[in-house]
Amino acid sequence: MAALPVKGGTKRKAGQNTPARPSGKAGKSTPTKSPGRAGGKFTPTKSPGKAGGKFTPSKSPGKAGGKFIPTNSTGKKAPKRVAEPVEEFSSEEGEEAPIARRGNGAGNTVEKKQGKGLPQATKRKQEVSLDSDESESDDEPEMDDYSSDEEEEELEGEALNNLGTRTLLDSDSDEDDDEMEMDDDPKGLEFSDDGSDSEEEMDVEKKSRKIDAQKLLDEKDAEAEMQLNIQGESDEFVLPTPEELEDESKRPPDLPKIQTRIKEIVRVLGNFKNLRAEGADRGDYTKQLAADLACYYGYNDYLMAMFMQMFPVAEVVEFLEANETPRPVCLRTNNLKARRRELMDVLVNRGVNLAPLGKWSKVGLVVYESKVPVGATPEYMAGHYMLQSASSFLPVMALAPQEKERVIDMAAAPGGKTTYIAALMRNTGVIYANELKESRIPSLSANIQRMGVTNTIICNYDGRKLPTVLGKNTADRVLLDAPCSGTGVIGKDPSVKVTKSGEDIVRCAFLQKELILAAIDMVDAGSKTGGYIVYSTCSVMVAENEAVIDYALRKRDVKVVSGGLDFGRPGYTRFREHRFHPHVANTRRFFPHAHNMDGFFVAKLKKLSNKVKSAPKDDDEPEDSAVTEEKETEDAVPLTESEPEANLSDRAEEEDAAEKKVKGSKKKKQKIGELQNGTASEKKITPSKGKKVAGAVNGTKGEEKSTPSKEKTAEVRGEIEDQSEKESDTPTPGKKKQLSSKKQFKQKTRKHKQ
Ligand SMILES: C[S@@+](CC[C@H](N)C(=O)[O-])C[C@H]1O[C@@H](n2cnc3c(N)ncnc32)[C@H](O)[C@@H]1O
Repeated sequence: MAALPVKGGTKRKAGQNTPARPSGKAGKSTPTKSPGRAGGKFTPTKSPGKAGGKFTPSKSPGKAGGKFIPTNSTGKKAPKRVAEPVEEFSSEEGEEAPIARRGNGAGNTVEKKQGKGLPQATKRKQEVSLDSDESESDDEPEMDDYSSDEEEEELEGEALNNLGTRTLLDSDSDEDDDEMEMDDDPKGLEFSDDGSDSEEEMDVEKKSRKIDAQKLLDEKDAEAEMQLNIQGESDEFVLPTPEELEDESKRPPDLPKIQTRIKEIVRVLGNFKNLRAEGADRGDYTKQLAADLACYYGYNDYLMAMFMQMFPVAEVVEFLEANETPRPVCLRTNNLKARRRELMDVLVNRGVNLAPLGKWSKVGLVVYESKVPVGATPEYMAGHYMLQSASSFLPVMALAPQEKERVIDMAAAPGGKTTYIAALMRNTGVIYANELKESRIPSLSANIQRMGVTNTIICNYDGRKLPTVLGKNTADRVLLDAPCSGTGVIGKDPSVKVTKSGEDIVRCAFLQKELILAAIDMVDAGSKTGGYIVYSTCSVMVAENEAVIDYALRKRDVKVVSGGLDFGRPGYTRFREHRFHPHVANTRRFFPHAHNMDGFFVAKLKKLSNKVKSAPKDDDEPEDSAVTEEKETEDAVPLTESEPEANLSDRAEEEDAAEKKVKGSKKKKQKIGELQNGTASEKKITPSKGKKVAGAVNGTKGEEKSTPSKEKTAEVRGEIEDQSEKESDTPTPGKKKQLSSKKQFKQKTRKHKQ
């Protein structure tokens, strides 16, 4: 990249700006630590050119016209010992990010720093001063003490830096203030003993002069600041030359310098017409910005490039900043065993500082701090609540399962959503909670038991195969909380920043496309109460979300309907070269920086008919097993059919498990349909006998609802047995198919990479 010529004005070299808030480690490189944290977090505070000392990286679309609700919805003071809700959501699109409010000194289960991003931090600071007047009572929790000392210091440091040249003026005016105070002394205004009028007049005149002087100072002060701003706006930032970059690359990253450059580039891009250097194009700046952000926050180049394409530049910084902290700890009241109000009281008495999650949930609670581990209270053990991130509520709310329905949770472990579904169904009907990984079954089973769920059957299958196990067109609703790249939960698992490659995303998407077709195939379009599929991921990647839904729309007779979630952003209908079906806009996206919850995607589909569409297949799309099945045979598609080469985060293990399953098919046969919860013992069903279990399932469904699915379930039972036999008896054709399929996939991946 060529050095950019200077267009008049002061030449300021990259990195020469004083960082708005120099970190304690300024100048020191700490390449081993996550750069996002080393050298102080990046709070893109005051750009030298911005008035008021605040850095407002440009208006993010998500915030336009939104409202900021800093405290609880009623605007009232929170009840004693209970902090105010962490967030409120506006039903408007593009609302202002709700600000998390924390209790003081979070306990071990409660995150300490959330929403460190500048806008939040700044607003929190404002809240502190407002709230501190309110919370006077000693035994009330200090709800406003949500900034750690370090944060407070940082903010103060920031404020000091922002004052810049004003400091001198301020010190003058401070003195003046002192004098004024003396003058303001009421005693000074009292009549003196001699009570002369002229003295009194002099006093008034003196006071008036002081006021004038103060006014003058204020004006000067404002003028100076304005000049500073004008100068800042016209200052030209110069991108580093290739030589400078080369030089930089030989040394450990200079984080304060990179931080400054990020701010500068964001500033230039925010006012490109006026601030661009002559001859420089947007691409030069964005390229440097991507490199700097990747270095500063510690991401691989692929992810950073994706994020840069998803958000406007200023918003990328907000998103990355939000990823630096985990979201608030939340819990869901288990209405099968407890009521929220009572649970709150009990937990408050145990020293848990918590509050209702928001108007949108009747069962959620957010924990600010706790003196006890919230995952080990007697109430937790007794199944009165589930520890669950706020975003995890959403897919189940969208699914809206009804009593007595037949529901399938295709990827269920550890059961957060299964147990919520069961609660909404009041333990009626039947839920099939499926999980591929055998190692995750115990946690699923334990949660189901702890929560008192008695309508659930645990299965251990590859979800892609479930239609052949549970039957096609037999379920009222299916939840597919798909395995994904986890790019929405970087705050929880920062390793994602470097471990997820483009190839991983392609693999995830490939599997997700197979799974969603299986999910749709299991739903009965003719269901009287349902006919819905909910697809969700904790990924923010378009390839794993909108592209999967678009694929489903092309392959099956479904439409995207509203999930009834009145917040969140609409899914992308255009992304890079992609143009998705307009209905994809009905899907919902949730972001850490915008909604203070994990990055999440939720789509609700309504199955219109049980038809399979014969849409052409794209290169990076899996074979439609239903089509293959129809063409080739009536039998189930082998497990490995069209399977992408294993290598998702968990894929190696999953495949091992799948292989073990094939080998140990006898053992597996026994396990099929095994009831691993209260239902088994209550109904006196021998858990190890697949037939009996399936019979019981059939009975459950049949008793409550007489639909064709009754017979289908019986067929399914047969399929369960047949299938397990097929797996063990005929491995060779499957293997052959697997090999050719793997080969195909490798070719596709290569092509995609190119
Ligand atoms: C996002 S997690 C599910 C979380 C769960 N729904 C909850 O709320 O607790 C995805 C799960 O899918 C499982 N999984 C991965 N591949 C699968 C497949 N092919 N079929 C079914 N489950 C699979 C993973 O082991 C993981 O437990």
